[in-house]
Amino acid sequence: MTGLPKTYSTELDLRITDTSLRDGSHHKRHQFTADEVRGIVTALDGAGVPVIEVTHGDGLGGSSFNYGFSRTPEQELITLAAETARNAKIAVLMLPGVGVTDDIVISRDNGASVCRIATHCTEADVSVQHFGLAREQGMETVGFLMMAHSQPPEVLAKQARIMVDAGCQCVYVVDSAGALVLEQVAERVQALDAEIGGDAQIGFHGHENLGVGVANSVAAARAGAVQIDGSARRFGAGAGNTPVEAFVGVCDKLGFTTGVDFFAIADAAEDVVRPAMPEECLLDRSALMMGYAGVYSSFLKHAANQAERYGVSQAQLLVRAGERKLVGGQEDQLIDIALELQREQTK
Ligand SMILES: CC[C@H](O)CC(=O)C(=O)O
Ligand SMILES: [Mn+2]
Repeated sequence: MTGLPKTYSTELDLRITDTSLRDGSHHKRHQFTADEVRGIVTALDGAGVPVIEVTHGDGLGGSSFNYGFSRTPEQELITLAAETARNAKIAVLMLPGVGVTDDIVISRDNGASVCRIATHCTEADVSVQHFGLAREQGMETVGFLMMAHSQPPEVLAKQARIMVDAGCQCVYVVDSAGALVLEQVAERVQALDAEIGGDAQIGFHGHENLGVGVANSVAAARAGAVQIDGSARRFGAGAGNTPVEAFVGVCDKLGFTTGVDFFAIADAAEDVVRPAMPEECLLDRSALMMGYAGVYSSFLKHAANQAERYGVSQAQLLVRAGERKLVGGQEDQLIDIALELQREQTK
């Protein structure tokens, strides 16, 4: 730790999961190399990050025409990450239907010990067999309720209960669109706490599309979340994730213990993670539209492709995706919207 004075004291200890090597895969269009993964895992692990997620951006099995092919097979990267990390656990993410149950077993065999199962936040029932299997395999389990802005706290709480009853040990409020703001995060975490607290932990995964990832993560922690995601240098979909190095600095000042060294994570973000990024994750007009209209952050690059292909505005395309309330898996509807915008332009 840094020895910096703590201005606020709390009982809470937070466990940080760095998602650069999974959520960042969207921004990198899934082109990670083995050397990049080795370097990033070494740096994050050396800084004391306790959990590092490594998977295709769309989860196990995501490498496809639909989502984009990985440059390096994800199981090679998972194996390499597990061999490289001295202390950190390696986590994998899977979306039932994108990946299959065998992918969980293979990941475990390759050294992953945390299995994170993600569903749209009204569809937790599709994760039941996956939690059961992951627990049978001796893995720690985490559930992701994605697009959590789109449902009220009580709906999320019921969905969290389904995951916990299936064997999930920590349910995350996942702000996939970066659309939640402060109290909206706290209300959701509190609702989960009322439903599953005592049986499971609660986590928060933020995106920076409205620039409040760190503040939202603090709100989540204050409301009772004990697992928090972030990505070094914000390396993630949309405007990126909660910047883990800034969050660690804020935690030091607020007195939340994370076990991550602020100076080492600042160096890792700047010297190791940034060089692996194609460009900074920008809080630009398109990212803002995603946060404002509530669009899945991983749609950003797909929207960029379709906007370019059909000569329409990426920002408008994203706003309409929000109006249609698209969920993950409906990326092809971006083509439909692009054609709609094109027709309107030529009238
Ligand atoms: C495609 C999976 C998605 O990126 C998971 C996630 O990180 C989120 O919903 O924010
Ligand atoms: Mn995300």
